[in-house]
Amino acid sequence: MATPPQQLPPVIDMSIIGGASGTAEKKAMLELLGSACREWGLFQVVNHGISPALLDEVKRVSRAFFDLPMEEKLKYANNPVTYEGYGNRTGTVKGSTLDWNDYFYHFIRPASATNGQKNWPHQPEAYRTVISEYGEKVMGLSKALLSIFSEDLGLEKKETLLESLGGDENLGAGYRMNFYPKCPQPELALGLSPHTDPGAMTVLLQDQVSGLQLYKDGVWISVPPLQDALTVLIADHLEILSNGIYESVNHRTIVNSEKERMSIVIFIYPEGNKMIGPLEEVVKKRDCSPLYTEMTFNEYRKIIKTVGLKGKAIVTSRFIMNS
Ligand SMILES: O=C(O)CCC(=O)C(=O)O
Ligand SMILES: [Fe+2]
Repeated sequence: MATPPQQLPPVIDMSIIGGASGTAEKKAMLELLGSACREWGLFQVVNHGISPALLDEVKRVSRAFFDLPMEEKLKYANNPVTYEGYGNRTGTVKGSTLDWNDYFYHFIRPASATNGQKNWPHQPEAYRTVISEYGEKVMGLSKALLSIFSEDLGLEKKETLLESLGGDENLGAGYRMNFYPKCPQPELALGLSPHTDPGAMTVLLQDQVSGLQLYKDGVWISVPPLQDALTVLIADHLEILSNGIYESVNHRTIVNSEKERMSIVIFIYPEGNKMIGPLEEVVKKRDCSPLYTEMTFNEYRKIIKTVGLKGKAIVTSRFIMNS
């Protein structure tokens, strides 16, 4: 018996969503986006308004960092308190599987966290201008998505989600570039172990080598790289704010022996000290009880540190779920 073709996560065309209101085409696209958040926790976005030339530059300046000699890269060794800097998960022993991943992480927002971009790579020269410009564009896209999500969740004001995350001024963002070298025995390793992302959502730029997988209905499904598309992942704090109507996506990456792979990730975070829990409006409207405990994002990050990368373990843990 032939196996049925594997279903793929939805592709959202932002130019249709930004087009004339009231058209059947726009309505269908908004419905597809809502169902992507509920059923997949992940979708790809095309015609998002960020030029292919800028995406190429982002990949180029990010890749250039990993090509620096090791002694240069080690000058940026990861700070265990802020998590900023260059790090390496390759060889991190945790049970039987190794993570095969080099990364660089730094904040891009808010200004108070970036400290004048002190912890950003100094090379290549164009890094700061390119990543600042890209960061702003991704924030624009993310804010547009947050207002669409607010409407999809039936909230009265389309600003509600953004405000609940701390508002435009205080919304945070982290930039992570992942580099996965070729792996001689890929069956013994993963790029990144299964996990959900912290924050509201993640905007991911993949290169043309596949490796990202999401977990759905008991199977791992590959998210194919699409030229010039961005991949959006629903993260834990949208699951919490929506009281589980949206689900953060459990995902991992795999590696291969033929090609190295790179991905560029922007995590959209709530303001660190703001209490985040299920939105009262959602709970009331659906006449249900809040499923998640209220806590600040800073507290949440401490839990991540103790639990590590373990699928949906954090958002469904005794720390977070009301029982
Ligand atoms: O490399 C990828 O495609 C995903 C990376 C990821 O999940 C992460 O950095 O949190
Ligand atoms: Fe992730």
